Amino acid sequence: MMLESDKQPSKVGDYRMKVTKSDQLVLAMYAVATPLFDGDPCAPLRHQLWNPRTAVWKLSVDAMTDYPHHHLFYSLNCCRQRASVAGLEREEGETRKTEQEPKRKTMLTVSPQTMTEMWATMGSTIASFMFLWAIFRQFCPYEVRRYLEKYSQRIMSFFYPYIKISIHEYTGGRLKRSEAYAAVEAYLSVNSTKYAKRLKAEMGKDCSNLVLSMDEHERVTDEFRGVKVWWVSSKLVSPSQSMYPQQERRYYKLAFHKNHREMITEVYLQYVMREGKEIRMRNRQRKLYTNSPGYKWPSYKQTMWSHIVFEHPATFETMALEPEKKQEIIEDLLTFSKSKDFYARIGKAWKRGYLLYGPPGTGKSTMIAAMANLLNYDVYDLELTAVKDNTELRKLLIETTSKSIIVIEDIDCSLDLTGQRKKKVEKSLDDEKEKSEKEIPRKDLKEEANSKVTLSGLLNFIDGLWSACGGERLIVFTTNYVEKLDPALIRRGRMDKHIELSYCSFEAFKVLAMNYLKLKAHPMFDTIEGLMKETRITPADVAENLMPKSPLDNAEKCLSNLIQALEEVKEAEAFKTEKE
Ligand SMILES: Nc1ncnc2c1ncn2[C@@H]1O[C@H](COP(=O)(O)OP(=O)(O)OP(=O)(O)O)[C@@H](O)[C@H]1O
Repeated sequence: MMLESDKQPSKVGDYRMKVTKSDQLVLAMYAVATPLFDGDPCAPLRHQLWNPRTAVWKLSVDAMTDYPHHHLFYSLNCCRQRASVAGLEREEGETRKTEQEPKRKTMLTVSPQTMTEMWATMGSTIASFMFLWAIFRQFCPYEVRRYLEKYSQRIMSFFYPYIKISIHEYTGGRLKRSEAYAAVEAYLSVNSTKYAKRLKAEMGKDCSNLVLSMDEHERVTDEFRGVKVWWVSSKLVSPSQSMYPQQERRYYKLAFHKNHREMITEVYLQYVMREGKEIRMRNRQRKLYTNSPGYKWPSYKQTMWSHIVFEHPATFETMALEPEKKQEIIEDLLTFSKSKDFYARIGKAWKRGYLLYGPPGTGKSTMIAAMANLLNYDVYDLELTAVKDNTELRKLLIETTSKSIIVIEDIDCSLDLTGQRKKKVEKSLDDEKEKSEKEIPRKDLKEEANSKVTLSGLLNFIDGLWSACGGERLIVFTTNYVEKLDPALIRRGRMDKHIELSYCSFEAFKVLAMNYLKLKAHPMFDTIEGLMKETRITPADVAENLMPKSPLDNAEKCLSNLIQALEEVKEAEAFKTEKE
């Protein structure tokens, strides 16, 4: 330590020291730990005052003395701390009236030695604390420790002004990943890429880009309506036991000041959940589920659906359909997807039934893909013939998620929906009984009779109580023979919108010509239009003819192929009418 001797504050009066932040604790400790006593060389220092707002220490000196600077040495050494005290300055205006000394400035500089001492002290203090803590943990009985911890936490929480909320990845066993955790993860993935210093990168689900998220033990600050909150990502590692490997339990911790408790718990958390879910929905890889009959893995989580990534490229833009009809369907779908509040208000489950009917190859399946792509929904392709009974059908329904389309294709072929099935099976039972009871065991036939979904089971599936679980779902039936279906099945309210997909019109052809040949107009279009008015051809057939079959095939070749196909259909129709 060095003191500039010509600037010693050796006069009676009030002195002011500006102290750096790291010295504040040092001097505060000294002030408390060193009482003045008679004969103390520091006695002339009557008191020391600390003003935290101005970071200024006041030293009051009672008598003429040379001691103040010694006192400073003494105090700083006592505390073994660094004190870079700048501008020990005699305070203007507070000079004792008895003294008329000129103003003087004293500079005190401290050598790096003190810094080393400070670190050494801090190190040894921490080491001692850790040692004591380890002893405490090892020898203190668990009950006492728990008791102490409980009360120490209560005392701490009394003084500690921050509230913490943990959101764990798995709750209630490890069966299902917490939705809340996933939503927070998604929400923070956007925030953390901007602010976090340690990020982890994972390949996105579609393998096209890297997804960045907060690394473990990283902290990000978020601000909501002017209130600051802190998110920390952490994990608990439970030790491995003989049979089970080491388990990691990840969680997010949210910290905020207790003054904002209501706003954070009631508004902010809901906002995070909503945003997170939306981000997940945007980023998710959509799936095509199916209830394949043999899918019965003996896993702890047995799902009735198996899935693959849904990557159908169909959109309403590429669909060959009259523009007005197309627009009407798009608007209907979009209105449905935005009507959550409306459905809640009228007390109706948030779902809508579509019946797509028309001859084969008119684009029913294509339209389902276009619907899924428009609304960003998953698709559940339900194979009714693989469903054992109504109970299984209900289980399948419960396992479907929100924002999905449940499709039953060719519903007329899936089961007898005219109510005949039961009678038929019963009849066959009687016949078989008459023939030979031994030939076919009765039990098997009974099983056959009970192993199918009934019309009432299907009606329940569409609009029974269970169908309201989950919300935001489309149920789509397709059929080639609408007249075969039971009217109860397709009445409005069950199948809200009936869409007929029919033979290719000239308008629809123009969409296909644009898709396949990039042609808006062509001299051959007139011939095609004329033929299309006279005959019927499905969009699938038109599409097939417009498809180039070799690298040499140009637009003219494809269009003439189509004209030829149309003429052939026309001839066949004429021949058929003649025959009739
Ligand atoms: N309206 C259409 N717009 C665009 N392409 C279509 C259309 N209709 C049919 N296609 C084309 O024809 C093919 C068959 O269509 P799709 O499978 O959708 O018909 P479908 O009506 O479902 O037939 P099915 O009743 O036999 O299941 C599709 O791959 C598609 O390329």
